[in-house]
Amino acid sequence: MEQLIIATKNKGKVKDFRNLFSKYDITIKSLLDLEENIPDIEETGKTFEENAALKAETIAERFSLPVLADDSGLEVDALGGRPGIYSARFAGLEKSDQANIAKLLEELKGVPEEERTARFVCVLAVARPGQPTIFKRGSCEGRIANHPIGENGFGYDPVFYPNGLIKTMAELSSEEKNQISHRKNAIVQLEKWLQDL
Ligand SMILES: O=c1nc[nH]c2c1ncn2[C@H]1C[C@H](O)[C@@H](COP(=O)(O)OP(=O)(O)OP(=O)(O)O)O1
Ligand SMILES: [Mg+2]
Repeated sequence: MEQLIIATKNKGKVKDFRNLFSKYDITIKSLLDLEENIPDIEETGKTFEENAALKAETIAERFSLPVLADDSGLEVDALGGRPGIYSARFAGLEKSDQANIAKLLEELKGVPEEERTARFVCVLAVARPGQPTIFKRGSCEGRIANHPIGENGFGYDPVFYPNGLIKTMAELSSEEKNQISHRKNAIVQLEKWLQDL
């Protein structure tokens, strides 16, 4: 059984990854499982790829092990693609899901349903000491709700209706979310690499 470090401190992502990785013979460890306290890695990049690489490469160098990082966010068409890479910091640096959702709904006030199209984007970076970093991108298309519904998931899940569903992402079980999510659509592209790990 191989071990892979996931360079994240986001509990919601860790839950998704544990579920998504359960079919592979790989044990995963997040930064929350490590003994030492890893300082936050500043996301100074201008793209999901740059930020995912920053997180994966910083931790891979530190532990001399293969590391997976996830940089993800929500692109809303009526907002010209915002909040995008700034999704976690949309309402400020203290990173509150509730405040981010409130700001999003406020900015979309009065925007009709057919113009509330959006997508979740996930870029995965795999960094290995001495080897080039691999990138895979997945997305999930949908619409922004008028108010939050559902208790599951994290982040913007309560205000995101995946296309074709009448439930928000936060009304889905983790199994259901992980069949259609941006994270799942990125991870399937790593399948060949994961078998060789
Ligand atoms: O499946 C998802 N369901 C709902 N919301 C999501 C999802 N995936 C990303 N998101 C939102 C949350 C956060 O506002 C931003 C990610 O920001 P991002 O910097 O990649 O993650 P983070 O700072 O929470 O954790 P970390 O950098 O330690 O991995 O997009
Ligand atoms: Mg982050």
